[in-house]
Amino acid sequence: MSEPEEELREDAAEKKKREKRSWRRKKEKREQDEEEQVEQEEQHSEGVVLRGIFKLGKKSHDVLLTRTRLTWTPIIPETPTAGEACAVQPGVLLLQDVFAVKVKRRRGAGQQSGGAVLGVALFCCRRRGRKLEEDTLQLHNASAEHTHAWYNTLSELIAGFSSRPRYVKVFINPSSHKKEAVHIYREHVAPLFKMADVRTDITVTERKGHALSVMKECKLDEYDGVVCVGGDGFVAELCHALVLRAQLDANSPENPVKSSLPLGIIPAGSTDVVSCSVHGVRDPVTAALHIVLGHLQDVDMCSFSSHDQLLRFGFSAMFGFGGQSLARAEKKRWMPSSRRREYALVKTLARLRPEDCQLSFLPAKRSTSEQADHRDQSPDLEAEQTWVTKQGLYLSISIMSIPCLSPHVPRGLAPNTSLANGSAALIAVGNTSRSEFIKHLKRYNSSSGQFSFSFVEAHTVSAVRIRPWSLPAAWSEEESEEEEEEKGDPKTTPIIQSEGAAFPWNMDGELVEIPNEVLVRVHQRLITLYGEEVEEVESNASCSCI
Ligand SMILES: Nc1ncnc2c1ncn2[C@@H]1O[C@H](COP(=O)(O)OP(=O)(O)OP(=O)(O)O)[C@@H](O)[C@H]1O
Repeated sequence: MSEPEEELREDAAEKKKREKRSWRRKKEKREQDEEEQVEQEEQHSEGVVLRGIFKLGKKSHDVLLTRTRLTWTPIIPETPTAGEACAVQPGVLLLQDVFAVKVKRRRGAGQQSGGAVLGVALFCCRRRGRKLEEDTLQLHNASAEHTHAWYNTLSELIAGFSSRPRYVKVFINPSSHKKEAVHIYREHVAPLFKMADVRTDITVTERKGHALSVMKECKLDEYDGVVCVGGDGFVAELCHALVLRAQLDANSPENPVKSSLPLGIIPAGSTDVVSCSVHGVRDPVTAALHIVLGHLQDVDMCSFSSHDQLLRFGFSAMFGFGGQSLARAEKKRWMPSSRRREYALVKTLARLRPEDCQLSFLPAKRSTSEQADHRDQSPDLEAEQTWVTKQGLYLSISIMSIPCLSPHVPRGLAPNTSLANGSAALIAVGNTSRSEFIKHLKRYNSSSGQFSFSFVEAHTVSAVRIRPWSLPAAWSEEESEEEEEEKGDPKTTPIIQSEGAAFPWNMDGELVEIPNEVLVRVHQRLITLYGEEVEEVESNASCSCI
């Protein structure tokens, strides 16, 4: 190779290196610019929107407002002798926990409007365990201009939380449990809704099915959510109504359709398992605060059908012991509810009787992450799974798409399922002695071990079919005999005739009598409830009757 050729080649190699270095530098610069841009955006979103001096209690504080939080630090020293100001800690309040802002004024007795400005009050929620409690942060500053600037900015930021409802349809069941639903609403919920500027359209129901008929006809698009005040039966009626209405609106007779409106549940029943499962505590204030703060939780539901006829949508169904016990309780409606339930439980245990049936189920195979990609059960995926069929005597069969937490069963009747995993817990209790069955029931009160019996099966399923073999008439006849035996004083004991030949089912606390097979299908995230996923209910209540 000649010298000039070699030089040329070296030049080309050098040029290539230079180009590579320059390309690398440019790449690094570009990456640095991108990082700076992200940082700037982050700073902007967390940037200080307002800064000012307010008194919190008796001490002056430097208060900063960003788009997401309010922080305050004591100003030290406020006076040369204010050494103790150091003891005052800086504080923080997330705007996601604030549901109302008001201008505070000095007003004389009976004065309705006007008055000297005192500052801003922020109404917020504080967590105490599972409970949400109302709290207020007072920021004192006598300048009207300063206060209004803060009030306007805070109101604007809070209005930015899009999941918070502005107008809700409220249903109250005045006959729930101790007939306290109207009082609970007025006392604990209405003041919070008023404070948070949530407008309401209230229906106090007059009969069973009233809420369903209103829901079928009312103009739903006016509302941001629906609220029900009552027990589990009423909750189930409204969940069923919301899904049915969505299905009718979408003209989809075959497939269930997710309701676009979330449901808020104010517990006013005797057990309130749905409320406990999304709030972790049975407390109307916690429930109302979840609503005003717009905490949304998707929840799985089941469809219950018999011979292709939809019976209802709901969360849980119990066949055998659970159904028989509820049927006995319903016949003693005149008794106070807790006595009625204890009576029915003890009586059903005394007359413990298995059902002869065919139990088929479709195991839920997919993992939770896979399920999140497939919101509903498609027929193709289902075809890949195979039905498992068993035949035998069962004391109790329960299917639950939510954990069914309650103060009596803090970890739930179905601790092996969660709110939105697209599957249900199937718990089948085979025939055994009364004492073994009672041992199994008692384990629900403690934290675990209820499934570690040879006669108990627990499966995670996406569908269940139950076909009773014995004639339903057997159940009715036995009940008639029982009624005869129990007829004491005819003045105080109503005579209730056994009706039709059907098996009693407990569907979300409601008695449903079905003469033949029942098919249960799980539908992932079919409804949105105001609340959150919880693992355990705060409670020390225990069931005393067994
Ligand atoms: N005004 C009414 N009178 C009678 N029943 C009603 C009325 N309004 C609603 N209902 C029906 O009462 C049934 C039971 O309601 P709910 O679950 O609120 O009370 P509960 O059975 O006492 O509570 P729990 O199941 O927790 O003991 C529901 O099916 C509901 O449709």
